[in-house]
Amino acid sequence: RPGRKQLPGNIQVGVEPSDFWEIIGELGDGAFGKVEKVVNIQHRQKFAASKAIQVQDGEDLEDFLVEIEILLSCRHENIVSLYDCFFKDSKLTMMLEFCAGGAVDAIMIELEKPLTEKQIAYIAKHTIDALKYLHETQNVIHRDLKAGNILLTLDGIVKLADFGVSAKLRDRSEKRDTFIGTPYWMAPEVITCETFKDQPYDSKADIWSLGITLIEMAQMEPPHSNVSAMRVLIKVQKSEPPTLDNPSSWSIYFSNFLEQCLIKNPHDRRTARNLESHPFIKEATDRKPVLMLLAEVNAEIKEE
Ligand SMILES: COc1ccc(Nc2ncnc(-c3cccnc3Nc3cc(NC(=O)c4cccc(C(F)(F)F)c4)ccc3C)n2)cc1
Repeated sequence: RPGRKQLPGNIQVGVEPSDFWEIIGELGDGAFGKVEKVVNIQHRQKFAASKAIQVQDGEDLEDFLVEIEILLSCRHENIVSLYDCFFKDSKLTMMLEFCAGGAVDAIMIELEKPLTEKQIAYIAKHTIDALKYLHETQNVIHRDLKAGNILLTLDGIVKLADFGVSAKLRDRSEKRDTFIGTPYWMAPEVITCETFKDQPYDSKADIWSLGITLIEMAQMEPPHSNVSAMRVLIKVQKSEPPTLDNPSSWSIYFSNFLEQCLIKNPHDRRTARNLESHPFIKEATDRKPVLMLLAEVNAEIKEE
């Protein structure tokens, strides 16, 4: 077939995943299809999250190859890593490192409370590291940053993921015009149709979503969550940048950091590299607050 994409070398074609990985549970059955928890048969302390996709025809494969290319090229402590990839009987299976703490939004739902400022600052610091790496070395825009795409390992390591698979390589401009991402976290320029064409948005869109994600971790919901998804597109456009509901409950550093992320004009908005020297981030080195959070949520799960 013309332009038939060559599979990346790391995909094991014609190999049966169950020869190497054993299913030990289910992680989710949502938009992304079925995802299972698997253990490596040779190394039984190695766990993975396994996503199998039935590939109908060529172009679907093409889309999934973008995800595989991004994951295979990313080598960073704060980005989920791809262990294995199989393609057999037109089924594509991806084995991703398993992050036992789960996603940050699920943790807040489980504990029925938002995160503390120290927990938010620590997660922000490592998310910025991941974004800087994606933007500067991988030329990738995440485009769907939110607490639901930030995972934690049991030893409190932050892992950036993308369950909606909206992350795209920056120079795939023909792809960029597709309307994607979750509206509540979407940067104003991404929503504005007029700039959509002539000034396609760039990695600054992730910085806006980072600001929205920090508010989400502080208040359990992103701003405008009481408004329907369609109406929020207009609301984000028309409104002043969002702020914390009760600024007096938080430090000036936190509010100021949010102001730097939530600047409506992307050209005036900071970059990930620029933000990592902000005092709110620089001082967030302590992993203990997040280890406490994981202990709380594990205690909760044991109780059930
Ligand atoms: C319900 O409780 C839990 C507890 C633990 C976990 N842990 C966990 N750990 C690792 N992955 C997952 C996961 C859950 C549901 C769906 N997919 C998951 N991981 C996954 C992610 C991906 N892709 C990405 O994360 C991805 C895709 C494109 C770009 C990027 C990024 F830009 F971040 F590099 C990341 C591919 C395949 C899989 C199986 N879940 C999940 C739910």
